[in-house]
Amino acid sequence: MRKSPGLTGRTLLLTLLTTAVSLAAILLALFSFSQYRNTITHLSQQQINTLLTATRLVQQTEGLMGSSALLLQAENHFNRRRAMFEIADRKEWIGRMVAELESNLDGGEAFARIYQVRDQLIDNLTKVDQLVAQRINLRADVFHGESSDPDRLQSLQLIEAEIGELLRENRRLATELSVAVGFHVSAIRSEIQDSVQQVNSAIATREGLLLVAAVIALLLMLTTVFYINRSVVRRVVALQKALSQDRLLPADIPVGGRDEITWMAQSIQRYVDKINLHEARILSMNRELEFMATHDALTRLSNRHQFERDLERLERDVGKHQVCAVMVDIDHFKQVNDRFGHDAGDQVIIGFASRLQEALPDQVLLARYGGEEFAMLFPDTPLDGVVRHLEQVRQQIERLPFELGGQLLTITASFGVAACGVGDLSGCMKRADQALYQAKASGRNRVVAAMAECQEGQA
Ligand SMILES: Nc1nc2c(ncn2[C@@H]2O[C@H](COP(=O)(O)OP(=O)(O)OP(=O)(O)O)[C@@H](O)[C@H]2O)c(=O)[nH]1
Repeated sequence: MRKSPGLTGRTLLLTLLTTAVSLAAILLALFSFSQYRNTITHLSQQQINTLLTATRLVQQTEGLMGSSALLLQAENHFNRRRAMFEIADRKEWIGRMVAELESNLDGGEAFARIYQVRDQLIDNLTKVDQLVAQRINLRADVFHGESSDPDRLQSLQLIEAEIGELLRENRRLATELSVAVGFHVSAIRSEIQDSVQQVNSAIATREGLLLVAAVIALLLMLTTVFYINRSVVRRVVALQKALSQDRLLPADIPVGGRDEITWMAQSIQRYVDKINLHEARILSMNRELEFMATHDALTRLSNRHQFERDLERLERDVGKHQVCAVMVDIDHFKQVNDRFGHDAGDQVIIGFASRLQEALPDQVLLARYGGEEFAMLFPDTPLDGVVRHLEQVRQQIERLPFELGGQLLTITASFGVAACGVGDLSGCMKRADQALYQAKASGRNRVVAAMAECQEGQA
């Protein structure tokens, strides 16, 4: 037979399941937190840095345009060179930021265009620088009196026009650069939005999973509580109620299922069965002992001890009811033993007791007083009535012989009777015994009533 997992096994399984689901939920929560943290770190460190770089690139481009204005306004070579230093510095910064932006982003063709625009811008500014240098020189010539030269004036106008053209192109290029960078900035923004959306949807999924895990863990815990209540608490209470009964039978003990409590209940059932069996044996032995202590083993009549107890009990009633004591003895019983043997003598004693019992009314107390001697107490019967009744008994015994070993044996018995006074049952018994003695002495096989209160009867 397959061994049942029992209460311990089932409770352990439920606890393990609850722990596993709770652990899974905790791990899922930790994993989600870690993923969320990584995403936030990624956003904050890389993409936000990229955004900053892009913003600074746009600022540098605008600064470059400012430096171009300085270059344009330079009236001497010193200011021109200073503006060019600034432009070179901004060029350097723009180069670095574009490179940084490119390393952070998947540049592609858009970055090639950014590089082109940047180089074009710088080339244009270099050309502007050369044109500004020519303009400064030409203006210096004009200042030194050569202003009337129409060629120089025309050259100045051409240079101004060319510078204007280059600056217009540079503004266009700067706008293009800003737009290209703005394109990347919006790409980064949408990437950030995508990442946030992904994280949000992942978190929403995880939240759902965590909720499911929490519900399962809760259900498992409720199941455990319900299971313990149904399978342990209720059954233990039922068992305790059954055990608190006064008279307990094995069938009263609730047994059901296949677990530790069932095994315990079955053990208690067996134990109760044994106790009940032992109790029944003890009661039977007690009854037997009580019977043996109060009855004669041969005739099964009350013995002398029991008769004396009955005397004590009746002592209280004497006075209210008339009581007569009788002593009976089989005549010449020794001859029966001698002639037929002791066992045959026993049979005669048994038969004699049986005849006495049958011949007496139920309320008469009859006892084997010792040997072949018997005692009686007649309640509620006057002395003359007792004498009459005993006379009939005596005659019946005499009339009906016993069969011993194929031979018929007639036996007779002598009776002594005494009427009892208040509180004098033991004295009354003595007087009955004396009357018996008189019956024996006067020839046996007769009923003699005690002299003081009884009349004598004779067979
Ligand atoms: N078989 C048997 N004999 C018993 C039992 N109890 C006593 N006796 C015998 O009964 C006889 C009684 O004898 P006695 O007291 O001399 O009196 P008796 O022979 O009956 O003569 P009377 O009483 O004088 O008529 C004795 O021999 C006892 O051994 C018994 O339980 N069984």
